[in-house]
Amino acid sequence: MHLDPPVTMPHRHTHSADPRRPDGGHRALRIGFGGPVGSGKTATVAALCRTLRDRLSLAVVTNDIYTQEDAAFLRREAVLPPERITAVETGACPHTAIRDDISANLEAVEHLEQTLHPLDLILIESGGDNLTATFSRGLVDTQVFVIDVASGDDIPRKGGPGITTSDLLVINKTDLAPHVGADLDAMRADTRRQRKDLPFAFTSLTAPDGIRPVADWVTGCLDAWRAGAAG
Ligand SMILES: Nc1nc2c(ncn2[C@@H]2O[C@H](COP(=O)(O)OP(=O)(O)OP(=O)(O)O)[C@@H](O)[C@H]2O)c(=O)[nH]1
Repeated sequence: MHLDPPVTMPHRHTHSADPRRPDGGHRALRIGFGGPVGSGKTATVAALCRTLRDRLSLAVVTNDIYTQEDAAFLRREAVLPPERITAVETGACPHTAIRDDISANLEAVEHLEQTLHPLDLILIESGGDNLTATFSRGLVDTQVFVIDVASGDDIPRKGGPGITTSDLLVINKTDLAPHVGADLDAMRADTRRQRKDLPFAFTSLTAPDGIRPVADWVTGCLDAWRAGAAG
């Protein structure tokens, strides 16, 4: 597993909102996780929580259309104490709630900030959507797009904003590549072509510590965020 290009610093860490809280403290870094249905967004968020929870103060917001299944899964797996996991039922296309009308998500994030202060990191998981779904920069500071090799090795070639402009692209389920005949070299070449110098990572969450490249990227983002917030 490696980050490609081998850097952990975010390339475009856009400080969309003032990191200072009204009380003079600093708010948590907000990271969005989007991508097609079943690509591994919840598994990625769960693995990040398990890896980072001992050294960071974390919270999660999940988005489902009609249910709270992702939040229920994270609570059942006890990746964080239940009060740190909030579900938003979008009731409509997932991208609406993360891009067009972000009010329910903003309310959830702000409630977590107030009740769990101080928080280092809030992970916001979108419902599964298509390749055009991206987060509003008014909701998240940086965003990760998760695709998987089993849904077709031509997905990076197809492009779309999640593939081309996300701050980190995760290409998950590499363990399934031999079973579905996915060509990882072709995916890597297409990804490089689409993303230029933006980072991406191949992951298998079934492997021990398979989340490592994403966890390293997240902590790099947090360091940059803190340096910016301190300035
Ligand atoms: N083999 C394999 N399976 C994985 C991997 N990551 C996730 N999965 C499985 O893929 C399925 C879907 O994963 P989720 O994390 O629920 O996917 P999601 O993107 O959150 O799905 P939605 O919320 O429905 O959009 C689950 O059965 C996971 O256990 C992986 O790296 N390898």
